[in-house]
Amino acid sequence: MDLMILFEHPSFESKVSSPTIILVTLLALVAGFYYKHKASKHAGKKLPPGSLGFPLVGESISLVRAQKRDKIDDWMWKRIDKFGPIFKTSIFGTKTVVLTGQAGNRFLFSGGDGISYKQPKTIASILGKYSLFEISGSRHKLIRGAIVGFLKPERIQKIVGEINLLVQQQLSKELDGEDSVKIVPFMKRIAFNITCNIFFGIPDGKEKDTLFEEFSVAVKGCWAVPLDIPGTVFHRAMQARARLCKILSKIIDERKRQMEEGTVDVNENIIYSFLSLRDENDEPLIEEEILDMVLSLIMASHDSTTILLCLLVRLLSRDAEIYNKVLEEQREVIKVKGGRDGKITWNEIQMMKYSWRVAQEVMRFYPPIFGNFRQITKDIEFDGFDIPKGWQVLWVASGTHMDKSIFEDPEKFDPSRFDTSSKTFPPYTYVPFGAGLRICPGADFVRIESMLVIHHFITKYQWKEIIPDEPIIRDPMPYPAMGLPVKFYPRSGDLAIAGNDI
Ligand code: HEM
Repeated sequence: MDLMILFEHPSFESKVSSPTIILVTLLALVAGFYYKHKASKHAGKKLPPGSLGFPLVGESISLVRAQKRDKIDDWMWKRIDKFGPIFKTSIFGTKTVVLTGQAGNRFLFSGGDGISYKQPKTIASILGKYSLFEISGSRHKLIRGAIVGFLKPERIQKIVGEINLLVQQQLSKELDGEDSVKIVPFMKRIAFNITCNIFFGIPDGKEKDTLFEEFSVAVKGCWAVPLDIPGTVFHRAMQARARLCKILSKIIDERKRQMEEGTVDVNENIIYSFLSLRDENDEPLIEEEILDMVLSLIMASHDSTTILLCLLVRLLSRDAEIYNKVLEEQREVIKVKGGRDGKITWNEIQMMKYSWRVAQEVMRFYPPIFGNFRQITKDIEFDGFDIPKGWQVLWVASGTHMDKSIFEDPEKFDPSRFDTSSKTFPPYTYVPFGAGLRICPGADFVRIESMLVIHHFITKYQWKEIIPDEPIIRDPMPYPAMGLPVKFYPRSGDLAIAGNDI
C-alpha cells in the first residue's frame, strides 16, 4: 500500500534531481542483485506464469495507473488472457499470486493451512492489532460468531422498521429546503449514522458527528505512507485513532455500566454482545479488543455500503428503463400499504425484487470491494504451481464477474441475470461479499439498508447529475470522481408522475 501512494504523489515524476537519479539507479542495481539471489531460492519450484516486473517496484506503477483510470479490470484481464487464471506479479513491494476463477476462489476462500488473513501494516495500525482483520483461528471464530449472531436474518428482519425510521429522518434532515446535494458524502453520512445507531446504540448528535469527523481522518491513513511523523497523513490518522479510542472507550464503559445495572436488552447492540462474550477459558474480551472490533466494524460496514448506494443513484439517473422499472416497483410497495408512505417492514423489502437485482448487477459490474490479499505462511501448492512462503495471494472479484464462461455477455448491464427463474451461478463465482470462512456477515443487512434508501429516495425525489458523464475513480474503492453532485426536487404528492425528467 505504501508504494502505491508514493507513485500517486504528483511531485514524484516532476521534481526528480540528478543525485536522486543516481541514488535510484544504485538502489535498482542492488535490488536487481537481491532479486536475482532471491530468484535462485525458488530454483526447482514451478512458480505460476507471469511477470514480476521491475526490481522493487514490480508492476505497481502500471497497476496504480490502471486503477486511477478505472481500467483495473483491463489490467487484470490482459494478464488472465496471457497467463491463465493463476499468475504471478509483484505489487506494493510483495511478490503476489493472483488467483481467479472458480477453483482459485474456492482454494483461497477456504483459507487452508498456510493461507493467513492479514491486512497491510497501515490498516493494522489504524484499526488496531485486535481488529477482526488481524485475528484468526479460535479468536476469529469467537468474535465472528458474535457478529453473525447479531446480524442473523431473524434478528435484522425485526429491526427493518427501526432502520426505516433512521433513513426517513436522515433524508428529511439533509434534504429539506435544499435543491442540490453531493451524493457521496450524503450517502456516507446516512450509512455511518445507521451503523452507529443500530450496531452501537450511538444516537444522532454531537458525539456521533465527532466520531464521523475523526473516522474520516483516520481512514485516510489506511492507504498512506506509514510514516508517523508530524505533517504526514499517517500521523494525522494515528492521532485521530487516539481520539476515537478515547470516545469509544467512554461509550464501552457506559454500555458496561448499563449491563451491570440490568436496565438494557443485551441483544440491542453489538457492544453488549462483545461484553457478554467468554472465550474457552471463560475469560471476557479486554477493552482494547472491543475497541478495535468497533473500529473494524465501522470500517467494514459503511464505506462499501456507501459505494453501492452511490453507484445505484448514478445508474438510475442514467438508465431511464431501469429507473422506471425500479420506480414502478417501489410505488407498488406504497400501493400495497394503502397509498400510505411510511412504515416499511421485511414483507415490503421482499417485494423489492427487481430493485435488489439491479443492486446485485451493480455489484457484479463494480464490486465495492475489488478483492483482497492473504499472506502465505508456508510453501503451498495450487493447480500444479508452487506458491512460496512470504508471498501474498490476491483474489479479485472481476476475475469471475467478467468471465464470459460464467456470465453471458458480461459487459452488458443486465439485472435479469439474477432472476431466480433463470440459471443460478456456480458457487465461488459471484463474490461481491467474498465467500467461505470470511464471507461478509453484513450481506442481508446491506440488502435492507440499500433497499430502504432507494425506496425513499426514488419515491420522494427526482434528480439529475450536475456533472454529465462524471467518471468513476478507484481510490482504491470505486467512487464517482467528483462526489456525484445532483440537482433534485421533491416529487409532488402525485406519485403517478413518471420518469426522472426534471
Ligand atoms: C455493499 C456493502 C458490502 C460489501 C460489498 C461487503 C463486502 C465484503 C467482502 C468482500 C468481505 C470479505 C473480504 C475478504 O474475504 O477478503 C467482507 C467482510 C466483512 N464485512 Fe462486508 N461488505 C459490505 C457491507 C458490510 C456491512 C454493512 C457490514 C456490517 C456488519 C459488514 C461487515 C463485514 C465484516 C465484519 C467482515 C469481515 C468478516 C470476517 O473477517 O470474518 N460488511 N465484506
